Amino acid sequence: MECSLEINVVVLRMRQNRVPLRTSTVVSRRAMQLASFYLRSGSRSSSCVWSRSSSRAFATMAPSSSPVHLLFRQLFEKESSTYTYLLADLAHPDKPAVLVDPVDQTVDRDLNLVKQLGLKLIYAMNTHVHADHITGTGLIKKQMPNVRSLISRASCAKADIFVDPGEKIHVGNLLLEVRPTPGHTAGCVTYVTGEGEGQPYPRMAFTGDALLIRGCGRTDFQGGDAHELYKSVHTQIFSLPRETLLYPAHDYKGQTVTTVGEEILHNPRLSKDEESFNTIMENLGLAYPKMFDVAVPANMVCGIQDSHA
Ligand SMILES: N[C@@H](CCC(=O)N[C@@H](CSS)C(=O)NCC(=O)O)C(=O)O
Repeated sequence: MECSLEINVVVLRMRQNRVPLRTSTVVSRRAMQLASFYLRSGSRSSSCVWSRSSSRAFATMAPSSSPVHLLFRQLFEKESSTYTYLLADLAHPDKPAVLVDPVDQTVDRDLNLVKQLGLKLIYAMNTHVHADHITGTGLIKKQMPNVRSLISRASCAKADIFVDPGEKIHVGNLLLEVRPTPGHTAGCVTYVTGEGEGQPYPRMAFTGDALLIRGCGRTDFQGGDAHELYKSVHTQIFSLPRETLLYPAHDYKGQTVTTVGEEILHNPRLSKDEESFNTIMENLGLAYPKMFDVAVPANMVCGIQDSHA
């Protein structure tokens, strides 16, 4: 049985920066965990209702303090060589899930998977306004009206939820931190899984087109800026632990994943100094994406050009 008095004592001692004396029993370790959770989460966690006097509080705290049981799928759309990512927390009773960078062509496949796995899709989210394909967000919302679209405020696109740098998106107990990574487009963000106890290890970063495996997003349209991209990747992505897994929105060579450590050493563009990087970016000579004129206006309204974005 968990003892609320003991947890309160531990909270108090932690607040005073004093390590609890008794940590040898199971009850005490649990008290330590719950106390740490309480102190970490403060009043920000909507699913945590802390009551000092009632042991019922533990029933409401338990789901929030349990470690994430991550379900992760990397899904591919071959016309635009786009990766869509499905993430869910299976430890949470609702099995909440998100799709990152869904593509209109593969919405049926992705939603079937969500249904088969018994997940509750809560967000259809984008790393940026894509220029080479139409996002699946609008179609997903048509089929599942409770799903909410999410994109960065800086993208200036339409969506239900706008996120800002430093915000944390909660998917059950899985956290996705929003890191600003402009440069490919002005509103690009990278979503990074949470740090520390209960969160997946190694951390995972969904880099959109800011960082591609041994490459990076082009910087010649949509507010693109090579100086900014260099700064974004170096400060927001290369500053993550070296073992962090990096998952881009595209790959054109059949690669699936990389790490911060690998890219710092081997990225042929971003491992160079900034001046060399700018020269490389000015001379990429890439053709405009075939879908550009259709995709950008559609994606500014999250994939459907009406009021249901
Ligand atoms: N050929 C494709 C577009 C290829 C392309 O331009 N990819 C973009 C990301 S999608 S806007 C990019 O940044 N590429 C960087 C690179 O080095 O390849 C099409 O016509 O759709």
